[in-house]
Amino acid sequence: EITKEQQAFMKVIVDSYNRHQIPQDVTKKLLQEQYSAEENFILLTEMATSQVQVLVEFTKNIPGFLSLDHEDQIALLKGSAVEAMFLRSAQVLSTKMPNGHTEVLEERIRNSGISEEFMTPMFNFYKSIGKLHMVQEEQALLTAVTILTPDRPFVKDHPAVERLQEPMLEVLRKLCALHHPREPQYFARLLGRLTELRTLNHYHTEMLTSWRMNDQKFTPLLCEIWDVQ
Ligand SMILES: CC(C)c1onc(-c2c(Cl)cccc2Cl)c1COc1ccc(-c2ccc3c(C(=O)O)c[nH]c3c2)cc1
Repeated sequence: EITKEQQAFMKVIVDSYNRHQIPQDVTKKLLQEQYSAEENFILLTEMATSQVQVLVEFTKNIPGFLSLDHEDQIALLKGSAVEAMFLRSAQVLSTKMPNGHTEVLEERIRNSGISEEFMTPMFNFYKSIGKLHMVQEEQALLTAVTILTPDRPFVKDHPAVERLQEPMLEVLRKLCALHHPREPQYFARLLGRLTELRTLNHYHTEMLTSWRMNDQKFTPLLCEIWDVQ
């Protein structure tokens, strides 16, 4: 059912997804540093900064992305960074990482100055992603589909982005049928998570504002991608 060229197309994306991960020396700090809201925020900032760098490299390998208008490339990255990082952190939190990152990451997120009102929707999302038991190919494709969402703010050439997103949605649909044969609605549930991600964007904007109110500092890369400071 998945054609030869779709398989090759998918392999490029999945290999790039697996190749571009936060380096061990960064993630292992999650286990080492002591726990305080201050230290947790600093660590999470480092993780987010490193994750954005990883995201940019992954995105550059998505077939056709680099031939998009350059301003649209930036608009797509800025518009999807938070959602892609929710997907990535959801994967870490739901797959019981052997190195104990899961508990540690959750603990640090829960104690980093994020107000209670955002914890519920955030961790509901994490739970809903965990329940899907996505295979790695689905995670890679879903991240690529999220990045190539045409209706981000300031994207000029919508059709060009749609033309790149469509074949990825088609491969993702076939993957879902292949890996979850007894769940015909699995693909629809997966896309439903993308809708939930959009709502988390709004919560995240408020999280940034409350962090900034407490004079928390971000890195230049995060300031640039989130238009802060
Ligand atoms: C600026 C800071 C405070 C911030 O603001 N909003 C959010 C934020 C939050 Cl708190 C939740 C969701 C999305 C965002 Cl942007 C964050 C923190 O963002 C991240 C991003 C990514 C990881 C992350 C990635 C990979 C791995 C990994 C592996 O690959 O092995 C093991 N551990 C990982 C951890 C953690 C935190």
